[in-house]
Amino acid sequence: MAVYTQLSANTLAQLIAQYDVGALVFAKGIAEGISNSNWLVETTGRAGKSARFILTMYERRIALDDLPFFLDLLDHLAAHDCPVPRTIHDRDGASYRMLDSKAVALIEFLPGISVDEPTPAQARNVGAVLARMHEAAKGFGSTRANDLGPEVSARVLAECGEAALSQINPALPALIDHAQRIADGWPMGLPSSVIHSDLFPDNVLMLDDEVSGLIDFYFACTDAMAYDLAVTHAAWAFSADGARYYSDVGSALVEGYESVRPLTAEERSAMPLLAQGASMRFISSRAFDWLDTPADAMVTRKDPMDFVRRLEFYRRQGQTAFA
Ligand SMILES: Nc1ncnc2c1ncn2[C@@H]1O[C@H](COP(=O)(O)OP(=O)(O)O)[C@@H](O)[C@H]1O
Ligand SMILES: N[C@@H](CCOP(=O)(O)O)C(=O)O
Repeated sequence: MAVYTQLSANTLAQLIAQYDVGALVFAKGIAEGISNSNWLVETTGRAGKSARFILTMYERRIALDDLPFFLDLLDHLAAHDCPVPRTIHDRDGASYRMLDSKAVALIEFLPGISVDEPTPAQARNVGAVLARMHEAAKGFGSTRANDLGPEVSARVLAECGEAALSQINPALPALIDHAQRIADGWPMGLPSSVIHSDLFPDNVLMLDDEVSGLIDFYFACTDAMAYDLAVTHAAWAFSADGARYYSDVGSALVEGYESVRPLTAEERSAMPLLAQGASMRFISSRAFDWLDTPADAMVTRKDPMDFVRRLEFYRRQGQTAFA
């Protein structure tokens, strides 16, 4: 579920009235998502034609200071022909507003659905759009440090502690040292831009094989572009539990990326380690969330072992995973 806050019809209507988008027709809570409350909003629109939007209330995890970075990034990328939703600014020009003590933003609604089992054709297009996004983001004026880099993964796992990790799965404590080794060998100085860093299939909207929207930029940061490709590879080219690698999907993703932005030799040789770091990033956040979420909570906990299997795959396969 992902509507943590109930808003009355009156409150919603008053909020929508702060934007030049017509009057509220309906607002429906969206079940998908974990971090924020989201509503699909329909209004009477401006030229007698109804219009749809996503209203997001930022509930947790997102620092208010980071919101201008995320919301301005959407506008920058949309203005550079990337399929991302624009931020709707209110009548005073603000990209977000405060409702009680929480920030809310109105975002353009994009059509499309998220695929559960991506095909190679879909992966190729996602790769190409990711590379276009990286190129377009080079001109974005702001930067944001990656606060979930390899050192942080290692620290988060260490802070979870061996005893707690072994309660999730006995294989996890051994990863504390492995995470630190990845961090120690992390390649520095790779070409960077603003990256999405969480481009899972549920953050991509598709119409048939075409990408109609990249959404959920709330982990976006300035970091190595090849790392973003590694995250996307780990997210797209495996069965959900990480037990099966789909080489046709993985190859198509990288081919699509390189059709727009070829990797440098240095980036290519770094891919196996970047993919291990990407796997570790989701192992550590999932392990932390697992221990932080009561077993009877309404949010479904994500299993860190899904990414332990990916990590083992990348360690075993090395460069051949990206051949
Ligand atoms: N701009 C958009 N256009 C269409 N649907 C969207 C848009 N933004 C979000 N959604 C829908 O809302 C759901 C949750 O959004 P998301 O940003 O992923 O939430 P969370 O950050 O809580 O994970 C998505 O799975 C998608 O169905
Ligand atoms: N993609 C991450 C979870 C991030 O949550 P999101 O709902 O904000 O996309 C994972 O699979 O662990």
